[in-house]
Amino acid sequence: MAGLRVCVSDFEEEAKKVLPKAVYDYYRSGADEQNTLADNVAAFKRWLLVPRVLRNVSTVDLSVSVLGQKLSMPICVAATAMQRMAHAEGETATARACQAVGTGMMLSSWATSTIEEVMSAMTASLDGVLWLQLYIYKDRELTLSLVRRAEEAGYKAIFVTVDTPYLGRRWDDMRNPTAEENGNYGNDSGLAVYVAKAIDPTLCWDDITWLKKHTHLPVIVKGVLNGEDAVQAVNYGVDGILVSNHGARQLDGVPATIDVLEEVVRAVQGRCDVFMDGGVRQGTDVLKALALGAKAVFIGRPVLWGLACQGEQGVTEILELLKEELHLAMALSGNIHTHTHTHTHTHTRHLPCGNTHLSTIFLHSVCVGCVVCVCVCVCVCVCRLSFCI
Ligand SMILES: Cc1cc2nc3c(=O)[nH]c(=O)nc-3n(C[C@H](O)[C@H](O)[C@H](O)COP(=O)(O)O)c2cc1C
Ligand SMILES: CCCCCCC(=O)C(=O)O
Repeated sequence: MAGLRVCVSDFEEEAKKVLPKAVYDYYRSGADEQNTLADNVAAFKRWLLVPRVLRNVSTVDLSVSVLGQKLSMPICVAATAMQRMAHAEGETATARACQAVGTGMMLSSWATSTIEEVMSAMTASLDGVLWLQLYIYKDRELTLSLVRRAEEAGYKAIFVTVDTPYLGRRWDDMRNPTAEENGNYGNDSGLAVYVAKAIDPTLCWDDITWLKKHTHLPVIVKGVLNGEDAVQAVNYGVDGILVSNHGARQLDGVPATIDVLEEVVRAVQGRCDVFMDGGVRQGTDVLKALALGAKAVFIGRPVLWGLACQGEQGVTEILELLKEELHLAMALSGNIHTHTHTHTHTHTRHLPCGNTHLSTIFLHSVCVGCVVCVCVCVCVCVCRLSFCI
């Protein structure tokens, strides 16, 4: 029987029990030693919220406009491959949950439901926002056929993934039995071989121009981690940047996404919207990302845990949970609009323990240096004391 689910990790615990081990491992794991996987979550905890008070927070408006679409909150669903391994209804259940909550879903190029199926799973009379995540294949006609199908089906944007010229090494997946042996789910070695065969590793900035030439939809680059690439992206005319390390599944040892968000926002100087994903597990994480200049965040694994627990209802619960947490975090920090935290606000980062003034929110960046400094000071004092005595 399902236990009480009050936070994202409760869903993960339950999902772990119901999913076949190889599927859970595939969803959960990161690349190599998984240092970045842990840091994506841990890094949020190094940023502290310093609330403002007496600001009449009786009404909090979480709505936001993302790529021209009004959403009920700045929390959207990131592309995750093969959702039918989590639940029989897979991506169609996720799409319905997003529609129910009023947010947008990015469909993976490697979904287990078709572009058209996912669109028609949603209630026609209600607004629903779908975006297509695109891998650029060696076969450019195949790539463009996906774009055309997305346009025809009514998708609203293309998120082109730029961090996967090859698949990262995910040790758990490599150790687990292959799909061929088990018959019903993917294996990373198999997947890595497929990616090496199918995805175009020659991809470069000119391909962004090529893609933009072939679609009227907004193009967002998914997988930027520094200011230089962000400026390149703007120069190549993208409509948005998704700061992402692919859920730490590609190159281990890269920074946590929340730690590079501010650099990207500063480099972009308001010329396009900046989004982030990676490690978002609580409403306070979302608030921190907004305060650092993200227009909205995307979540990957939490959706898979919701889906595994209870299909559409489980995903709805995950989205509602994060929404409720964000609502409370906004009120408790003295904020009533998400759109007051725009990247156009000037902000500075004071290290090691200064305030970062972002719109109406203050953030403290806690650096490991502080802890070390305090320890050293205490040790020095104690030593001096004992010498004096
Ligand atoms: C199981 C799984 C499958 C994924 N599949 C894709 C994919 O098909 N395309 C893509 O661009 N990103 C993919 N991603 C990365 C996500 O879009 C997103 O960047 C990441 O999951 C965000 O981090 P989080 O899981 O910590 O929220 C996948 C991530 C996971 C965990
Ligand atoms: C062309 C197939 C790529 C599937 C990779 C799925 C993915 O991105 C992942 O992180 O796993």
